[in-house]
Amino acid sequence: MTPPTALTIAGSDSGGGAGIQADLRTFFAHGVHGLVALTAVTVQNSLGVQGFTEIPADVVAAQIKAVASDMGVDAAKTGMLATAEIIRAVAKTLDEVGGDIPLVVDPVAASMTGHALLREDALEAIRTELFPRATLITPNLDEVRLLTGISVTSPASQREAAEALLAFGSRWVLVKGGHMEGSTCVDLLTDGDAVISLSGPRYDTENTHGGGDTMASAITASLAKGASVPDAVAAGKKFIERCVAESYPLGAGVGPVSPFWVLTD
Ligand SMILES: Nc1ncnc2c1ncn2[C@@H]1O[C@H](COP(=O)(O)OP(=O)(O)O)[C@@H](O)[C@H]1O
Ligand SMILES: Cc1ncc(COP(=O)(O)OP(=O)(O)O)c(N)n1
Repeated sequence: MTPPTALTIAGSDSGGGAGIQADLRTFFAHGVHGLVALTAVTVQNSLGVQGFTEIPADVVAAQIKAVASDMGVDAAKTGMLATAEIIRAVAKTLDEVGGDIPLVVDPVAASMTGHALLREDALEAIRTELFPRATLITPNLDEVRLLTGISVTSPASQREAAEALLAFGSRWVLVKGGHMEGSTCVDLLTDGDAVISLSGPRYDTENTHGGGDTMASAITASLAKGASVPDAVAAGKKFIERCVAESYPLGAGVGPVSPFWVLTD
């Protein structure tokens, strides 16, 4: 039987823990066929990002058109988009191939080691071109601060930030709380009416490379299978928790989260 399809529009991580590599292994773990529109080739390892080269915007658009016109896309996800030109091309092309495809926008601005993955003028393009088209946006706390100016330090400021982000036009917002203090990790999901707090244990590990990508692609995979946004996010939270719990050291720096548990579960 043909499985559902999910498209990742994102960069390549030579270390294999984040970017399209994380997305494809997460799609596989969910029984979803992964499609790719590559936006950039990064040079990175466990110690950080040494640089990147972006793919021409027309080639990014052509990849999306090629797979959408032939194979169909049940849900899509954006990760590293690198430049405002690529962001504009992605927004236009997604409109052309079907504006009703569920779209998860992970507004990746920098790696967890602090290296920029987005040219300077591009954050505004994500906000104006992609957020209004998004079913769900999934910023972490650094991205929340860049997008809204709000520093999230408490459940109240997490809620305030979620409301500020909703004003940019996405249907749902997930403010991830992995970088807050405390023994639990609390993510907040809202569409302005429902406000859903997703809480789970905080695992004691430094090896969380690719966590944001893995969570967003797990949500995208569930959307591709027809789940509602709250159900897809709840399932994504369970999935990423287990991936963090079973993360492993690799290289001298930060190791990746791991979806390998699905092979033996
Ligand atoms: N140490 C941890 N233990 C359990 N869950 C975590 C841990 N760190 C992050 N998470 C979860 O992983 C997901 C990604 O979160 P976060 O780290 O905030 O985003 P990003 O990886 O984009 O920086 C969220 O669901 C968060 O709650
Ligand atoms: C190609 C590429 N895309 C995204 C990232 C971000 O990954 P990471 O630094 O691990 O941050 P989160 O996945 O935790 O948001 C990357 N490094 N490379």
